[in-house]
Amino acid sequence: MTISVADVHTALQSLIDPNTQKDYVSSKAARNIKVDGNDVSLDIELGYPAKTQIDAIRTRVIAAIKALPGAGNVSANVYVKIVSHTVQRGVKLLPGVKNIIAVASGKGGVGKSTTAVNLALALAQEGATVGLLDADIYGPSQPQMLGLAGKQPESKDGQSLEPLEAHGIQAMSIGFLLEDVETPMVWRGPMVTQALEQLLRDTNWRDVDYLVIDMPPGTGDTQLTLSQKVPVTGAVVVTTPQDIALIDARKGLKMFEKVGIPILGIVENMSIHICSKCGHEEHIFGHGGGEQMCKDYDVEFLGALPLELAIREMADTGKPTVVGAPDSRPAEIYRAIARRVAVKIADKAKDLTAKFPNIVVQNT
Ligand SMILES: Nc1ncnc2c1ncn2[C@@H]1O[C@H](COP(=O)(O)OP(=O)(O)OP(=O)(O)O)[C@@H](O)[C@H]1O
Repeated sequence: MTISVADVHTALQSLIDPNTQKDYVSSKAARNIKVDGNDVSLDIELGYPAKTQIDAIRTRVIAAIKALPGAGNVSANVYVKIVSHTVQRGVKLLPGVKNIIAVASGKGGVGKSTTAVNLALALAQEGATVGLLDADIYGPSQPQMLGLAGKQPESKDGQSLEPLEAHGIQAMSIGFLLEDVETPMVWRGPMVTQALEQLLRDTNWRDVDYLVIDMPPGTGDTQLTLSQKVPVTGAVVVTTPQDIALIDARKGLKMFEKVGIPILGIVENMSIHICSKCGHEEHIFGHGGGEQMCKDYDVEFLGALPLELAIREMADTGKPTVVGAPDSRPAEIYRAIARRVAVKIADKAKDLTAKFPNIVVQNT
């Protein structure tokens, strides 16, 4: 029995990608299928970074095709290609940056910066080129979380800035440019947005697949103006389960909706407390609020992080959980969130092109 391309399609249609939840034919990931006698070769193009999963995906694809009666040698080249996606209308794109993810929160102190840095590091761990812009002008904490406190960015031409690097990601923060991060900044709104836009655009981002922006907390004028001026692909809203945080997170959702930025999903931080001594789990701040909000607003619940002493300790010492304890459960949760975010971004382009009307020119 000889094998046909249609047989290969059938085999691939029965395989669901663990991240997109789609099969490799309908998602158009399978390409270049070549059948030579009973030998098969093909490419699988993933639109999201998946370094830790490529081997497993390749093994499953090969096994599915090898199961076809009479199959000979099978080779699958699984690779990642991250492309640029659309942003709000009329906003200028950023050279050297393919996609921007804004990490925001309705109120301060919910763990937005901790989530942003771990999300950035998790995307990098999955093989993406990542940048992190600390736009939290009222409390720039990324220099400390990345172990870069006291360092200053260089400028080669006296005009633009080279991002600093830590744990394999590029980073820029207003904190690098301030003499004393302890003193609160007394800036008016327009000054803040202007400074941040400049910091964003005057940094020489180098071929970044995802630029994660740690936004200033809240939903005031500054945040709104930033959301209108920065070319954002999608936003992640961080909340804790308390009612008061959830009310503010809803305001965050509405703000992004207003300026036409899609919500990639919600992260619930400090979801449960796990006692570091006995392992007992407790819902200190309430239970199920984040998930309920996602249902009400039809947005995705990206994941929940526990309130854990180690998460704070590692962030404080410049080695956030994803790099400080890569095998821990929270690191796994951050990576799963990162993959969900990347898959949602990859899906976005397809959604848009699918909506594009077919234009047929008729010669009469
Ligand atoms: N899941 C967690 N478990 C334990 N501590 C956490 C967790 N998430 C964040 N923290 C700690 O809580 C504090 C506030 O977190 P973070 O700075 O990320 O919040 P934020 O929302 O960015 O705050 P701000 O609005 O002030 O910028 C930090 O000390 C951080 O280490």
